[in-house]
Amino acid sequence: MSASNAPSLFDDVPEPKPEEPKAAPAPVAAQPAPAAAPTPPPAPKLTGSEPFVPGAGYSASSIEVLEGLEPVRKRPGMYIGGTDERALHHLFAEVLDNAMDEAVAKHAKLITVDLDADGVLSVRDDGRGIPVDPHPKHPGKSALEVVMTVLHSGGKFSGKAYETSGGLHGVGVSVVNALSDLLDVTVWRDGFEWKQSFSRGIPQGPIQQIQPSKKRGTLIRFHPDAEIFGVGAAFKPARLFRMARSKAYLFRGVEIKWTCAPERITDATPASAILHFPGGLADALAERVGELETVTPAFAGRVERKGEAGAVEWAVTWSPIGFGESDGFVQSYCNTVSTPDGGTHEAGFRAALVKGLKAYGELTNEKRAGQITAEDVIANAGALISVFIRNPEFQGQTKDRLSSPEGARLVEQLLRDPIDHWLTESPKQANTLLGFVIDRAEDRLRRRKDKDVQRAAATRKLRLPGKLSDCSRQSANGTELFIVEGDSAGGSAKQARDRQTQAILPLRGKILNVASATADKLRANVELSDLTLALGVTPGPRFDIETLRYERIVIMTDADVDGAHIAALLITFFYRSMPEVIRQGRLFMALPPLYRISAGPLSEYARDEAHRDELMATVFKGKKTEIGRFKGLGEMMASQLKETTMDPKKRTLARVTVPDSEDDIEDLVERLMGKKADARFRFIQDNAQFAQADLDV
Ligand SMILES: Nc1ncnc2c1ncn2[C@@H]1O[C@H](COP(=O)(O)OP(=O)(O)OP(=O)(O)O)[C@@H](O)[C@H]1O
Ligand SMILES: [Mg+2]
Ligand SMILES: [Mg+2]
Repeated sequence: MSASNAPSLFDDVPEPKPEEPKAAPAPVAAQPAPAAAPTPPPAPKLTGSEPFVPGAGYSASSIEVLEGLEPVRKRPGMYIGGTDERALHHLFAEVLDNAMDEAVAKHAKLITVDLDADGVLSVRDDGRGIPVDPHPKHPGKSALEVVMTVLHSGGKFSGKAYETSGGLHGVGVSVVNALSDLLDVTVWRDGFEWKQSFSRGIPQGPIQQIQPSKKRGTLIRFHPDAEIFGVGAAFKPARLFRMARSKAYLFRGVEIKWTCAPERITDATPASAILHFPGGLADALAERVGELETVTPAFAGRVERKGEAGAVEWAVTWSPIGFGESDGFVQSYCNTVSTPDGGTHEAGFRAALVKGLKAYGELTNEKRAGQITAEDVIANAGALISVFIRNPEFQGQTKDRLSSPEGARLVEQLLRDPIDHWLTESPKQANTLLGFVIDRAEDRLRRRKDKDVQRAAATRKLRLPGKLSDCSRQSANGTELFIVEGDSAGGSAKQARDRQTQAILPLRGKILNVASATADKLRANVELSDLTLALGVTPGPRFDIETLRYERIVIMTDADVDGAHIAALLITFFYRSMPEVIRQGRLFMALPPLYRISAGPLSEYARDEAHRDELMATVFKGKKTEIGRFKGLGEMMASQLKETTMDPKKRTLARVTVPDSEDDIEDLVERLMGKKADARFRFIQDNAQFAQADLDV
């Protein structure tokens, strides 16, 4: 997890970027080097804005070597991650990091940060001061000028001048210099005050000895260049303040004095403050957590490695309801540099917590502790971790992520004992925490299971034929699939159905005569494969009634010869490839009426001729009747279809049953599928044996 999604009171959190227009690209060489400069490096050129000449030669002369600070101005993204507001504030981070390195090395105690009315930012420390003596390798230049104008120059490569530093590339302050239209450095050291000024990385004159002084330290005053950051881009006091404050939390040995011109402040940021936190990260976490209910009191501490450089400080607690806008957060730092994208130190911290809790689970015989993962431990945790290591390795100059493997090793190793002690010394608290984390793990496992079920349902749905109008009920209980002859009848059935429990599958045209088709042909038949897909079964020997997606299957065809033929083919198909469906009594035939008889307001439907005659002799006896004959299902209005054939409360279904002996079945299939179509028709009409009238609930 990274801190970047957890809003924080005290860290460098990106703020929405204001919609400010960027400055137009500078005209080429618009800034001639001032005449006063003794050794003026070439003015940085924005050659990228030169016109593109199609077909111009590409040769050795096309290959440029950028000199001095040119690459920084040309490609700021590589050094400060862009030119947006976050990048702008990164300038402050670089300068503050250097002052902080002096403090952590125990050479400085006080850092002052000031944003003046003109938007010029000053950072001063009372450390050793940047060396000002002539540099042995750069004749005629002071070390200070080298540091400010040469990339990869610095005192943090060897580990002699600094033990654990946030600086390591020798790039930071030179980048700030390159991207500032004004930068003044004042150094107090060797009994004097020294000063040198720069603009866009170019010295405005040699270093000057101003006056004798007993002070020590470095002051950097700078103003970001509008050519790079856009006109109107300005430091946000609130953001600077947060960054300064988080630094103070990270090192107890420093005091940061903050001042800001009141006219620059638009929110509750104080105009002045002394930032000094002897309680370190524990205090920072306490402030962040405030009144929130936590699972246990915070677990916090600091351990230093014996014999060699290396330390870790941490503070963590758990909140069942999350921390404001997020369930949890982890903010990590290496050598006081914020690492919003985490890295090895965060990984080590998570691993240490999981191992500690699992070990405690084993100790207390809590078997369920075995299933917890780092995710379960960290999801509802609010954690701050700060490590100090020698020669850290970061991703890029903005140092958003720590990549030294050392980070994980150090944290795991140094945290092992403190975690064990913390858990075992207060079992009540430890049990509460372990229980809380186990709950998270069980939640996670349950969610995964639910997801699997949903996924299975989704893939099943995916494989359903497109023309199936499925019912909404997920389980088979109480559901029916109507296999309907033709699209128009399918349309009426769709309107007439109960969406929750009744599904409609229209069949187009004739299905294959299954009695004589080969297995391959059966599989290739689209209508039949759609049918088996809809049913959710595999026909044949691997048929499993448990996977049948509906409780009942209802064949609904027209009451004519074609309809009878289709019904017979379907029944045969079921009988041949999934007889279990019939054996369990789950296959039915709908009995749509053939006639509608009415006399005035009175009307009745008749299934067949016999039924019609019966009704005429009883209900309609002596009445002047009107008799209509339905030519097909498609002719019926949806409401009629519902009332007569589909509505479970009113309809009659015929259950298809298996005759008593195998011989009978063969005979029946023969008769059903044989050549004589009218024999078949009559057979079905009579419902003899094979299809038995069966009142349905
Ligand atoms: N406030 C300061 N006090 C003392 N020395 C400083 C200060 N700021 C910079 N320096 C010196 O200048 C050098 C160059 O600083 P710069 O920020 O360019 O690089 P760095 O800090 O070494 O590495 P990084 O590029 O990671 O910041 C430092 O290594 C240090 O020797
Ligand atoms: Mg630096
Ligand atoms: Mg440098």
